[in-house]
Amino acid sequence: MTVQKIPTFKLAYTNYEVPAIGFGSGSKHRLKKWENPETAAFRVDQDIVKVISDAINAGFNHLDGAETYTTRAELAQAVKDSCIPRDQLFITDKYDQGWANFKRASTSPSGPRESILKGLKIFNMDYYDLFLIHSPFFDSDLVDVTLEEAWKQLEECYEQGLVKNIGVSNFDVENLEKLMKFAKYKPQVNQIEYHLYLQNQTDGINDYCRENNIQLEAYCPLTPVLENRINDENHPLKLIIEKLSKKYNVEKSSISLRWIYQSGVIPITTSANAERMKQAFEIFTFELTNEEFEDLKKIGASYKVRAYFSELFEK
Ligand SMILES: NC(=O)C1=CN([C@@H]2O[C@H](COP(=O)(O)OP(=O)(O)OC[C@H]3O[C@@H](n4cnc5c(N)ncnc54)[C@H](OP(=O)(O)O)[C@@H]3O)[C@@H](O)[C@H]2O)C=CC1
Ligand SMILES: O=C1Nc2ccccc2C1=O
Repeated sequence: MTVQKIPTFKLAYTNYEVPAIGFGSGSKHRLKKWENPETAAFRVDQDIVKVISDAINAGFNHLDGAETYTTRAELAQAVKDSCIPRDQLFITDKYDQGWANFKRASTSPSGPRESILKGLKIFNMDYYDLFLIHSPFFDSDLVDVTLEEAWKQLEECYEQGLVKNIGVSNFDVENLEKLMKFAKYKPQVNQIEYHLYLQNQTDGINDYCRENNIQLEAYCPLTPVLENRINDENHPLKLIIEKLSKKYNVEKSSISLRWIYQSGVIPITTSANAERMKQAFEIFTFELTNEEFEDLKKIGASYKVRAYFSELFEK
């Protein structure tokens, strides 16, 4: 399988091209760093550097990071080791505004400007391709800025060229509407949990983002094929995913990723396994028919799995 060029999605206001699949340095890699919280912020984990280097060697040119993952140094090291020119990589980072769900204070309490300047220094680079506010949940016990102040700082960094695109993550319609009232620049991206078993992270979010030209990115894209996320071996998509993976001679994971890509959303996936990293690119070698796409959508909608922010979104 050879993918000559990774397809891209174009962002509406800046016309910037985003590679249509991204590699995440959070989730399992964050957990690995957080096994030892005292040292997480300054210890460089060479196993994680190797994982990210493997991902870059496999062909990933879109890398997803976040201040809260404490894996910036590992990402930076892998990017440096790759010797790939800066303009051939798409690097995303996110503002850590503290975590309301587990009461963890912000690591850049004065706002995204502090976070961006610290991050760019670690990466030894001049700009991020995309910088996101990690979630809409701002808590004055954990951070010194409000969402409005944080967005304004992000807009200033955008005007200064420190970030080429700005966006949000885990925003529902209500929070986006709130943001739109004071935003000088609209968010370009909303990164949310999205897959066949969670087709709307929150009510109406996909339609709202499409209508407002906000590109969606999908985290947890492999949920429908991960036994550790679905506690039911007879879940409704199991058979159709198996059938389609045989038909197209691809991994079951590729059916899950392809459906997301075909729905116009950018999957952000991850792995610590170099073979699986390469396999992810097979999503650009086949196309689901309209009927297959719609069947997956319909069957997927009959079942719900949410891995993140349940306590905040399922009130
Ligand atoms: N904005 C936000 O709030 C959030 C953002 N994210 C971002 O999204 C990224 C991806 O999230 P995540 O949920 O981990 O993504 P995925 O849904 O891609 O799940 C990754 C898991 O799937 C396994 N896996 C990978 N390929 C395969 C395969 N072919 N078959 C079976 N299992 C496979 C991996 O294990 P193995 O290593 O064994 O391959 C890994 O444990 C994060 O790293 C982070 O960057 C994540 C959560 C929240
Ligand atoms: O990868 C992630 N793991 C997380 C855990 C809690 C909140 C956000 C995230 C991520 O973005």
